[in-house]
Amino acid sequence: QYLNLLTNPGQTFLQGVSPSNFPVNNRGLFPVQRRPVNGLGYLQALNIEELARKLNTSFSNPPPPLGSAQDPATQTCGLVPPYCLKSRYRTIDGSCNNLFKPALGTPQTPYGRLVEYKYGDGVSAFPTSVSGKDLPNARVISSFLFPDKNLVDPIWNLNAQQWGQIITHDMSLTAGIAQSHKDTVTCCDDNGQLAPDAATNPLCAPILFPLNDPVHPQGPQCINFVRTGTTRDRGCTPRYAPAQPLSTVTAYMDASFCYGSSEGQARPIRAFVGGRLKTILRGGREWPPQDPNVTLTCESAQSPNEPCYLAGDIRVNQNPQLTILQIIVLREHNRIAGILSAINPHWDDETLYQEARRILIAELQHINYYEYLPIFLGFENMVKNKLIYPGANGYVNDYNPKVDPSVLDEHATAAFRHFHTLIRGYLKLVTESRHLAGIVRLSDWFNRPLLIELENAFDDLTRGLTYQEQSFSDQFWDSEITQFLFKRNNTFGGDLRAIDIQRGRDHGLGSYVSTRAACGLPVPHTFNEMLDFISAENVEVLKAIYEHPGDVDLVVAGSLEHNVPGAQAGPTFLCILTEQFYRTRVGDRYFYENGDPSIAFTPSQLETIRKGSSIARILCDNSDNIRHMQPKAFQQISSGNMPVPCDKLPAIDLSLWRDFEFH
Ligand code: HEM
Ligand SMILES: [Ca+2]
Repeated sequence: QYLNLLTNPGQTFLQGVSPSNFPVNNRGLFPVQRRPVNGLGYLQALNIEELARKLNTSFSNPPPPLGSAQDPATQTCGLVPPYCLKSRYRTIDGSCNNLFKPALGTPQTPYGRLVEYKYGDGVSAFPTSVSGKDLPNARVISSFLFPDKNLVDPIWNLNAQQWGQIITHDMSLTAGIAQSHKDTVTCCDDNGQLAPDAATNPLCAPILFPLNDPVHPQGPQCINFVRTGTTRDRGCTPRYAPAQPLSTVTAYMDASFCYGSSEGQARPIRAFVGGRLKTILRGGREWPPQDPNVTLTCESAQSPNEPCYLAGDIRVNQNPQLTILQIIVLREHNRIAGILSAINPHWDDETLYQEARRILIAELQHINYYEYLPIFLGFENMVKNKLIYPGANGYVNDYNPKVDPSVLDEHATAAFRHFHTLIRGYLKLVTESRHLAGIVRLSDWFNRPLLIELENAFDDLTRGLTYQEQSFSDQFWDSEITQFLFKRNNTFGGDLRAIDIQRGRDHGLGSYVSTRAACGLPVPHTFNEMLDFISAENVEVLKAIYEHPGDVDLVVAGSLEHNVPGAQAGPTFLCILTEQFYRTRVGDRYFYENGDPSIAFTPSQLETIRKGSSIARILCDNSDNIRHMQPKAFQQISSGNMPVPCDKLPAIDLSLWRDFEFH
């Protein structure tokens, strides 16, 4: 059952389909495999020098010897062993999901691309204006175009916002960036002062506050900003090729935020009994294990004994609502493992772990595609573009190994970050009778999960998620994240919008104009031609800030577009999001609806996953003591969506996993 892809690349194994006669992607939004230079991501080479010779090039830095101490799984240039075991279960790092290109979607490989890299020097420098001058300051753009105005969504609740972050953390994480606790590189210190080597350290691109900053006129000089690790830093890019930013988690929707993206992350959080993930019991409730390095991971903790969790994703402690959802998912795994173990007492720990993991991933994929994504991408848009098959009976066999499941940089660094706009700065705590029990300020609780273990806070915050409105999807951003991000004990903090803009430049994202072109949308040649999607008022500001229409950042203008009716983003971001979630589904051999007999659920198991998976039920089953929940738990409570007793909500029938062959 071993497949040697290196010596026998044309070997067929997917029911008579060979690489040359794969069905072509006929969806039409984009031809598949559009990403340009793809690093070494999926070249199955054993030897990097031999590869260099083949490519007739040299490498900017000598690569670390494969298998050496400097070459833990983190520095493999996307090279993976050439053998793939065709397993019923996903690997932890996503390798061998694609049997032809086993490294696709694995950690430490580049983000995908729709548009060519745009670097100032063609290789890695920050992009400049068409005129050669610097682009406008990211903080200035944030202040002018993304102010705070608390307009709330009339339908969707904060749980919809928060679940988006869970999906994000499943799909990508910029290499070398902490994204929650303090970065290891200081380009701008805790007091907002530039580090002495900020100008010379190639990893530094601090965001400067202008002298007349509206909020901090005499305050800090800068916000720390460390550049993302790239193929170039790792010696994996030919000398004159553009640096490709790397992502460090599996791109697949495989709950890697819960299980980890490498064996090194997965093992310490497994219990190795009963298929369970490790938990600590406190106050009769299950919590994730303690992170051994509290002072680094939870820098806001006041003592090393405060809760600070270890999970599959390093961002787990970043904000209380995120941590709650991580814990809900972790408990769901253990709940499933417990039931499987009761009905199949002969299954060993490994089988229980893998089977529970497989069911949990299916459940999350179902919730993501049928409950969450239609809110943001639009139900009809998703049906039209074959992202979902509502009412499908039986398998949906649209897996296509030619579709690249990598997360597009345009998605992770621009389009999906637009949903930072949904964040609310104050979080409600709500009782079982849906009365307000309290309110907490977000910036007081970054990286400090202590809050959720206090009294009833876990349940009260969870009800708050489903009770409170999310912010409207627009250009207004909450000042908790534009003035006080990770403020710690300071009076000021970072600006997430400015960071998003800076990150887009750091990654050399194509411009707004080029991305519209790639999406097949009308290409604006002047500022006024942007009026088709952006209001006159905003176009005036763009004109005032940018020198040239071709300079306009995708991150910025994409977020200014009017929402497409039925969706929560404008046409350019919607194009990117649609393309991404098409790839994430069709490029995943293990997608839960796939009928490939070596991995498929039985028809009745698939049916119960479809009928019994819901965000409402998961919250009910894994909170401490929540007894009622509205059936549509991404929607606010309304006359058509009143809370019902938890046991009235549909559930997955796990008895269908009883192993009859053995009995
Ligand atoms: C309170 C909630 C949130 C906070 C504090 C937060 C904060 C952050 C921070 C600090 C980063 C890294 C910035 C950088 O250095 O480049 C980030 C990245 C990102 N965020 Fe959020 N975020 C939140 C919620 C969300 C939500 C709701 C979504 C989407 C629905 C989202 C989508 C993303 C994406 C796609 C990235 C890039 C991931 C990557 O590839 O590394 N975030 N966020
Ligand atoms: Ca993943």
